[in-house]
Amino acid sequence: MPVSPRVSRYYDVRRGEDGHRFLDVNVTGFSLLHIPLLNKTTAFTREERLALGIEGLVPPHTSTLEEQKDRTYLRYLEQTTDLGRHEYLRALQDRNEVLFYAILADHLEEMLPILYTPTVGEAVRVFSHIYRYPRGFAVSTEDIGRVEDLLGNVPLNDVRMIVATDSSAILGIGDQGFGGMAISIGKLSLYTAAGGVGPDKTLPVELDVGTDRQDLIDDPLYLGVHHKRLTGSEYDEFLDRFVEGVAARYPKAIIQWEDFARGTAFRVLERYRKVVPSFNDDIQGTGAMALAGVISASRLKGERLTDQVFVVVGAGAGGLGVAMAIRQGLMRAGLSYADANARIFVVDRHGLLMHGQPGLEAFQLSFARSPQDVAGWEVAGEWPTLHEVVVNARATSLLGLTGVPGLFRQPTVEAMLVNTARPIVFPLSNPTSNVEAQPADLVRWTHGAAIVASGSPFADVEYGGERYPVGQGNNAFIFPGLGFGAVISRAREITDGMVMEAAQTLADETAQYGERVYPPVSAIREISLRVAVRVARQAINEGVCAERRIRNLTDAELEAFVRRRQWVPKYLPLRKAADARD
Ligand SMILES: NC(=O)c1ccc[n+]([C@@H]2O[C@H](COP(=O)([O-])OP(=O)(O)OC[C@H]3O[C@@H](n4cnc5c(N)ncnc54)[C@H](O)[C@@H]3O)[C@@H](O)[C@H]2O)c1
Ligand SMILES: O=C(O)C[C@H](O)C(=O)O
Ligand SMILES: [Mn+2]
Repeated sequence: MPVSPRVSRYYDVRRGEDGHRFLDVNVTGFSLLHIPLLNKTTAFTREERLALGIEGLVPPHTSTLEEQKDRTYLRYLEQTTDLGRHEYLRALQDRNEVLFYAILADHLEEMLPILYTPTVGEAVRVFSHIYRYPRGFAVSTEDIGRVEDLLGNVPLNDVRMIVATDSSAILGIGDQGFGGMAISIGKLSLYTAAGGVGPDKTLPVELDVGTDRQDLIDDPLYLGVHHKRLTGSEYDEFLDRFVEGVAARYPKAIIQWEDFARGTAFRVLERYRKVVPSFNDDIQGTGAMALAGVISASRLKGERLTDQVFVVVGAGAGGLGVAMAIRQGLMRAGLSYADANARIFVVDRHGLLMHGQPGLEAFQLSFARSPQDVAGWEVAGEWPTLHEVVVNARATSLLGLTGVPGLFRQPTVEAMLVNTARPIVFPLSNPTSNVEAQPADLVRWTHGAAIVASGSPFADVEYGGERYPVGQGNNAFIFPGLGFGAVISRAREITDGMVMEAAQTLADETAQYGERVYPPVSAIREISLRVAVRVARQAINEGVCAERRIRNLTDAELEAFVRRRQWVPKYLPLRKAADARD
């Protein structure tokens, strides 16, 4: 008799005669206890223990999920460092995924900075030294030729969401070699906790093309391949093989490209975005997040988006993603391409991006200025500096995506007060140590006038007896909903329209939070749901929705459909499958 295709090599989800779901498992005994998606540790019922051959292997008392959460959270609180807390939670995730996500749901605001930015940056750095459990998929230069065989070893059969990095520009901390796997894992934890994608539908990927960090190559404990990065056509071929392999094994999967250096980020995005549904989080997720923030900030100022003049610092993946999204946002608000462009000034390490500048890249060209654009500016050197741009362009909005700590200086921020009563200042670089300015300084320098958001979490600022909110401007408000909406609609492509809709949704949802430019992190699951619903609707409207069941739904029906598909951390009964091997 043919065996049903399992969602995992080890189990399938089925409905019983009573209509309730259960997991039909074909692995029993000690092995079962080592599969985090199946392991309930102390919560197996007596019937499960007997049927699955684990009596005597687990303690006598059957705990409830509530008891397990209490026990585990108390131990969590005893950890003394953020990295220790990160390791503790990750170990839990690798032991019992339902319990991990149940605790995370209860303490989302507290644990996000531990599992995700900023602590994930530390975990990336020391990844080879804290490695424990084989989570995710790693393919290297040694085995890319057999990527399809290797993907065949992944025990999941229905992966829908992949986060893949080549680790060339992790957050603002640069090339991290194999350690970047921790970012893929962290982002996908958010896909489940915030977006609602089932953990068995997610696959973190490390594309190990080597590293240019000699200290890593020289470290005998380093777990990646010990050679320099692939470049040029060899690099492209590596990625081609990977994308082909994914398309063959997981034809319904969406790929999120993460933390690719600016030299490859744009190329990889464009090369594959019409081949497999895919997007670049640092370019598009960040762009949508920043656009939402400046829309909200303009609203708080009682002005329009089109009233602002933007200076974006850092012309890499994040910075240009932000500049492009703001340009699209201005055009949606009625400006022509030329008028939108004229309101956006992009500054990189040489100063204002200008034609003829050394190292100007193709993807930066549309933002480069000509000498006549800056005629009449008071400039000391060859290229206008950040300070000179802010003054001469009369900037009202300053966004940092450089990874350079302390880049926004007091005189420059103060100069914005000449241009506007309420400067918008977003130092968006991560992790915390790489932020372009301390939010407290921005509030102080502007006597409370600045509207501030940072990429990493900062406490609200107390100043002159008042409390000033600091938004967390992180693409975490976009990607879980954007990806989930694409999964739900089985989008054939992630269009610019879908990304813009994600931005508009975040801006619309933020309006309920008064003086805030981003919602509180505690609202991230609700926000992601709204983003997913509107992204799915946009996919339908643009004709890229392959999921027939949602094409004719009303808005309310679509929302209910998405809600029903959100994975929630609770134990399902395990039953031994008819074809299980003892
Ligand atoms: N908040 C968010 O959601 C978010 C999203 C994406 C990226 N980021 C942050 O943005 C930063 C950059 O990331 P990326 O992926 O764009 O990296 P990237 O390497 O692609 O780009 C960084 C750019 O900054 C420029 N730069 C360096 N020093 C500079 C200086 N002194 N003045 C002006 N420009 C300078 C570089 O030349 C480069 O073009 C990182 O810290 C990252 O964490 C934040
Ligand atoms: O990872 C984050 O916190 C956001 C962003 O993708 C980044 O690279 O900084
Ligand atoms: Mn990133």
